[in-house]
Parts: sequence; C-alpha cells; structure tokens
Amino acid sequence: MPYSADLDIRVTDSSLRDGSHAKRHRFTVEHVRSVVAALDGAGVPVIEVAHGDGLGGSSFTYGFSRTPEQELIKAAVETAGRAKIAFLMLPGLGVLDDIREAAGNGAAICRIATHCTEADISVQHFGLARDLGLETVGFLMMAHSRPPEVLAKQARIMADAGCQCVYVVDSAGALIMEQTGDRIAALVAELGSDAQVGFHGHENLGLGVANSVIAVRAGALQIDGSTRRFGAGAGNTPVEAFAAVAEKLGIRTGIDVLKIIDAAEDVVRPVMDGECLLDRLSLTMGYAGVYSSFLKHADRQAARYGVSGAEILIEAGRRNLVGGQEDQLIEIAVALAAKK
Ligand SMILES: CC[C@H](O)CC(=O)C(=O)O
Ligand SMILES: [Mn+2]
Repeated sequence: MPYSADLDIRVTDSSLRDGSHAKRHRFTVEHVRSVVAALDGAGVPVIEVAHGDGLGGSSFTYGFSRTPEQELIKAAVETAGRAKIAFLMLPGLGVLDDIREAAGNGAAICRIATHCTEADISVQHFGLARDLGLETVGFLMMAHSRPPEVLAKQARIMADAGCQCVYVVDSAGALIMEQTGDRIAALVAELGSDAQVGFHGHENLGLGVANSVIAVRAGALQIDGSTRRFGAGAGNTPVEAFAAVAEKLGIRTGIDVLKIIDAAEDVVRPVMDGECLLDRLSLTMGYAGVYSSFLKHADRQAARYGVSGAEILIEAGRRNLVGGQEDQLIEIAVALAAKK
C-alpha cells in the first residue's frame, strides 16, 4: 500500500538530530532555522530535531547541548512551512514531561527509541504521545544484532502500544542488503495493516542507499536519511543521493532532487564541523557492529589514553555494548593502555 496518494514512501531527514552526534550537540537556533528552511524548500516532508541522544540526552555522559533542545524544536516549527517536525526520545533519558513540552512547542511526530530487545519500556510513551494527538514512530536500535523473528515480536509490542510505524534501525551501519530486506519483511508480515515499517540506515559499510532501496522493496514506507550524510559514524543514508536513486527507480518521495543537492552543499555542509567520513573508525564500527554514536566517544578516549580508537571499537563490538554504555569505552581504553 503506498504511503499516500502523492508519495510512495515518506522520508525523514535526521540531520538536525543524528547530526547532533557529529556536531557534538553544538547546534544553535540559527543552524536549525537555516537547515529547516532549506530542507522544507526542497520538499522534505519530515525533519527530526533533538539532541543526538534524544530529549533529555544533554548530560555529562552523552555531551551537553549548546542550545536546549526544546528551543531548537520551537525554532524548527516556526521555520517549517510544509514539513512536520519530529523529535526522538529514549525512555529513561527523556521523561513523559519532555514529550508534553515538545508537543506544546508544535512538534508533530514523537519517535521513541529502545534497544531492539527492550520495546516494552516504550509502552507508556506511545500511549501519552497518541493521547496528545502526536503521530508515533518506534525505533528498534542495533537491529543487526537480532534475527528478523525477534525484531518482529518487539515491533508487535510497539504497535500494540500505539506506535504507527516501527523502524528497523541499523545503528551500527552493519546490515548487509539481504539482512535488511529480511528484517523489514518480517516486520511487514507481523504488523500487517496495524503499523507501517521504516528503515534508518548508517553509512559505515557504505550501504545506506542500497539498504534503503532494499527496505522499500521489502515493504518499508518510511525511510530516514541525513542530508550530506550528517549523522553519527560515517553518517546516515544521504537524503540527496537516496532521493535521486528513488526518482530513477520510480519511487515517489516528493523531494526535489536538484534543490536537495543544493541544500546539501550550500546550507547543510557549512553547519557541519567536517564531513562525516567513511574512514578507519567508522568503517571499523560497521565491521564490528558498534553503535555509530560511539565514534566521538571512542576517538576522545583513544586520544586521552594514547591507544588505538579502532581497537577500542573492536572490543566494544565484542562486548555487544548498547547505547548508555559509553562509560565502558573508558574502561576499555584504560585496559588497552595498561597492556601497552
Ligand atoms: C542514541 C540514539 C541513536 O543515535 C538513535 C539512532 O539514530 C540510531 O540508533 O542509529
Ligand atoms: Mn542513527
């Protein structure tokens, strides 16, 4: 079933949320206004805005926001013409009042993210979001780490709680095409008409666009990306490349390809501290199956303890670390330094 009469799928741009990791959470209101205006002008239907780790993420562990996220959301809502503004929240980092505040500030879509085996902690958040009249999206993070049937059961928990679209989230950029397709297909089979299915990719193995196309072919109706790949690790599926490929495949996204190419170069790139690169560390994350948002943390600990960032990440992958365990990167770095 198509997404709507005009679109086959709906793209959400995560530059102003996933890109927060790459920017060390240093967004200003001016950054948000310029990026939202450009993306909205290019026809991007949904723009996600928050701290990289979602509402409530601003902290010692994850990194403090330069600007309170609710101010960023307000600015995004004021600037957007057609685009809906979404926010992300990880239960426990953010609380129910954060959802109320974001709704009060005009956000339209509430995205709740959990580790892919922990969907049950999202139940009350979806309930509240629906009561507030928000559209809901669920994120099953680190989806490479569990087989399709496990993810499908977790997706069912989210859908029964009021989630309208469950995403397979390739947090580590570790999924290889068929693995993506199998996961999406399992969720589509499980959820039927109860909820849509989405895909959020990272570029750590260079497969963001290919995985997103496979996801659409397997039935995904919502696709995430970031313009100029502005996201954690090697960044997210580049929206401008995905929009171009989709157009050539006859998949209607509603995005004007030439305008989003210009937005990437002229507006988003100047906001970024640097390009999100497919370099040694990000590639190691895809290869070892490590959460993309660990990149800057691992890099910092490597410099602090004079050890290899890649070795930290390989050990993080061996330990199957999940979001929230960033402190273990310090422990790993200390152990590597002691061995030297
Ligand atoms: C910490 C939240 C995380 O960055 C969500 C996400 O985008 C992912 O898991 O890829
Ligand atoms: Mn991500």
